[in-house]
Amino acid sequence: MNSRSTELKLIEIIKKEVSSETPLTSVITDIGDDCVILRPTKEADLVVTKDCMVEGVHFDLSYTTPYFIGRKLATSNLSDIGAAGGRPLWALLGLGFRSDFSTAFYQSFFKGLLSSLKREGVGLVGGDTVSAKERLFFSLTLIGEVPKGKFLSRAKARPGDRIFVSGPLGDSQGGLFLLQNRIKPPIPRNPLKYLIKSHLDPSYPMGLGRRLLELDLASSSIDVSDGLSTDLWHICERSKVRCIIEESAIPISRPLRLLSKAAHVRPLDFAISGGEDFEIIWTTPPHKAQEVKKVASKLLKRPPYEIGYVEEGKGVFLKDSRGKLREIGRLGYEHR
Ligand SMILES: Nc1ncnc2c1ncn2[C@@H]1O[C@H](COP(=O)(O)OP(=O)(O)OP(=O)(O)O)[C@@H](O)[C@H]1O
Ligand SMILES: Cc1ncc(C[n+]2csc(CCOP(=O)(O)O)c2C)c(N)n1
Ligand SMILES: [Mg+2]
Repeated sequence: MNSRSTELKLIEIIKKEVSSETPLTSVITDIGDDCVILRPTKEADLVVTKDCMVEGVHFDLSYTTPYFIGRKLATSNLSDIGAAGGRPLWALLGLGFRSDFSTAFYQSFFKGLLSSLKREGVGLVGGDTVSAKERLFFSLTLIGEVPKGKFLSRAKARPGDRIFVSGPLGDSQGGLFLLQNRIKPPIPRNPLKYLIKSHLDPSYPMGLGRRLLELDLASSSIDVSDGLSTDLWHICERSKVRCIIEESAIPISRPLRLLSKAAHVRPLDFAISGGEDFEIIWTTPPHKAQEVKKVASKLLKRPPYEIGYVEEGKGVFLKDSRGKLREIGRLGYEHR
């Protein structure tokens, strides 16, 4: 199995892996034709997203594995569908492979990808496989459904709404900091492992966006892929509002606090500008705030964090303990 990779060898692997993993509901043809025929349900709209991952930009093979790359590719897409309130159904993979890597490498990638897709009942129904020469390139398209005429958008936050986030922020960036700087700060093993896992194999609040949509509890939502400041900025721009975040309410995990202290980096910097947390940020009208806390707590098995509120105006602002406002702008990740 340790041979160089070619298109046909990889497609054979895909067919084999997929036939053992893919649930075939509403898939009329299987892998092997020019196209796949899919049958959406009648009372639904389709919700579609795509995320790419490039070697050296989204991952570095000196510290991650093909299995985790596959899982994270699925997670970043499942997180987008979740933030829209969708139920994911089908995936299409664009695979730009390196032929100098063995077929075992790709086998492991598919195991990872399919393990995450399977958890949500998503079938890998097609794609395209090409040589990418020097750098691996992956592109996953995910298709799902939302109830007809309903979805969670970035554009409907209103003044007065409360802002919530589903989990702690900055852990992924903390893990990346450890991996890239190859440092072993004097903090216990478990917090270190937690931060590294948050980067290599992040979790996401599965089913939360869908629940908020079904119960009509969110006015807007977005997943945290670029970092709190940039992702909230998207809500502000599209909703034409401003967001005020209480600095002390931003959730920061204990492992991240330990790392921040040891590495002399402010934890807030990781949380505001670090990305790839895959938590959901959402807004809820004030009269539904109690209910949304109850519903989210039940689903997440811990309470969500209320971090601020929406006002008329423009921009993202941090409010310190004395009530002073500071505009933070887009400090998150931007490809350049
Ligand atoms: N190459 C492209 N062609 C067409 N539309 C694009 C392209 N790149 C981005 N878009 C669209 O621009 C919008 C913003 O994209 P963005 O990548 O910020 O969203 P996202 O998928 O949530 O981000 P992330 O990649 O961080 O998860 C989306 O509607 C997306 O579909
Ligand atoms: C080697 C390496 N360097 C930097 C990063 C950090 N990083 C890359 S893309 C991104 C934002 C989301 O991307 P996108 O908008 O493409 O979904 C972040 C925070 C990483 N993961 N690996
Ligand atoms: Mg997104």
